[in-house]
Amino acid sequence: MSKMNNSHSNHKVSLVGEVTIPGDKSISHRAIMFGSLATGVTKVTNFLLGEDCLSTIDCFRKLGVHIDVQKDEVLVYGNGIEGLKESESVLDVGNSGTTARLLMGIISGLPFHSVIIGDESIGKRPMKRVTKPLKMMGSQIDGRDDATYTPISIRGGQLKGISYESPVSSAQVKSSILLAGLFADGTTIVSEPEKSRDHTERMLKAFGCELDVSGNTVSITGGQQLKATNVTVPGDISSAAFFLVAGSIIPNSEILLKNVGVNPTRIGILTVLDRMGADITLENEKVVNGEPIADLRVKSAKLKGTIIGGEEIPTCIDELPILALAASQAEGETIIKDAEELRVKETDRIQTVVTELTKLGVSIEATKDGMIIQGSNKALNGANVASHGDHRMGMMLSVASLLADGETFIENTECIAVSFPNFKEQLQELLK
Ligand SMILES: O=C(O)C1=C[C@@H](OP(=O)(O)O)[C@@H](O)[C@H](O)C1
Ligand SMILES: C=C(OP(=O)(O)O)C(=O)O
Repeated sequence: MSKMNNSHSNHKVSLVGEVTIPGDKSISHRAIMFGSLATGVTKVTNFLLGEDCLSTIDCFRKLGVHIDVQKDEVLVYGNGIEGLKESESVLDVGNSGTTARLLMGIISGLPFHSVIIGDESIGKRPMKRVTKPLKMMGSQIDGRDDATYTPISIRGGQLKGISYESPVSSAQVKSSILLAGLFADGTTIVSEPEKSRDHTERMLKAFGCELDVSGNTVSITGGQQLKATNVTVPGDISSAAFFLVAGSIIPNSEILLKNVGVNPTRIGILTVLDRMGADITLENEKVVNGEPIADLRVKSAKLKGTIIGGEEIPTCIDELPILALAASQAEGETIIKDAEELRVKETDRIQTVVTELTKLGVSIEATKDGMIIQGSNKALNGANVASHGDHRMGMMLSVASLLADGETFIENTECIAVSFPNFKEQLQELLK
């Protein structure tokens, strides 16, 4: 039980200071994966030393790649695709859906047998969204419920390119198929209903690959070699989101977030908060390794409700839990729709967000594909709440506890280490 004890009975806390946001989880995963496929030494700076990305390192070490984790950088000694060898043990992705799905694409192209397992949460998350197209390409895959759930076994080998229309807007699905396409004969084309994050497309180009991107469709031709490069990982905007919302809804606050990635496919949190009336400014904008970066300055502001849906959803899919908290403090109603993907994240985030915010006194109801939140200026009431082992729930509830009268106890905040190991310390340091 982790105690975020808000002893200020009328919660007169404010948040003031500067936060160093840890490296982007999506980009950190890809730097290890692509460096493992490349020829030469890839140097990764500002790598996210969170549990999910450490799972990726562990899996590729088991596949024979030498990876050296130093204090300020990670070195990946790639020997090209031929450098990957059959693992003597199962590949454990821990809590990481990104590791699981992108790894399946890569090992589908490798001429040996692999078994992928994960934690209890991963064991409930749908993998058929990648195993189905990968089998269409020629990968021999089996697993629970017809390769829907882990443990999943894959014997990779001769793949042929396919043209695939994904039924979901998912960068994990898109990336898995494109990565298998690297090994396939011919060209592989992937399209999706709405554009999802494009870190794979950007980074494969940085590793010397050619891709064709046209709207929501990406194509790649097999047989290309990756060349090692240096990757500087920007701060993770999905982690910054907790401070963007906290700085907006907690009175008399001002927080500066340094070197945060502001990739256009990831900035839904900024466009939504701006629409709600937040006071957020971008400073020192630049582009590093093909990824836009900026300092973000957030100040307290009175928010108003909004509607979040359609093509905006993939650009803020991981930020919807903390946006639900923001909505609880806004004036008027907020509707989140077209977000059924929330039901297959680390938890069913529609159910867990509604359950836990209701305990804190928020007027919120679940819908099939989202939620409806009635904003209020009434303080939240302290309660015993739970993260359900979901890192983004743990961080959202930690911010919520600062707004609640009385004490709030959060069951299991250890899971926050999946993406933001020093989150609690960073939040506590801002408390004034
Ligand atoms: O590609 C990635 O790195 C990710 C994509 C998203 O999942 P989907 O693309 O499956 O929605 C996101 O939820 C996840 O945190 C990371
Ligand atoms: C869903 C997430 O990650 P993953 O799918 O990699 O587990 C997340 O970080 O919120």
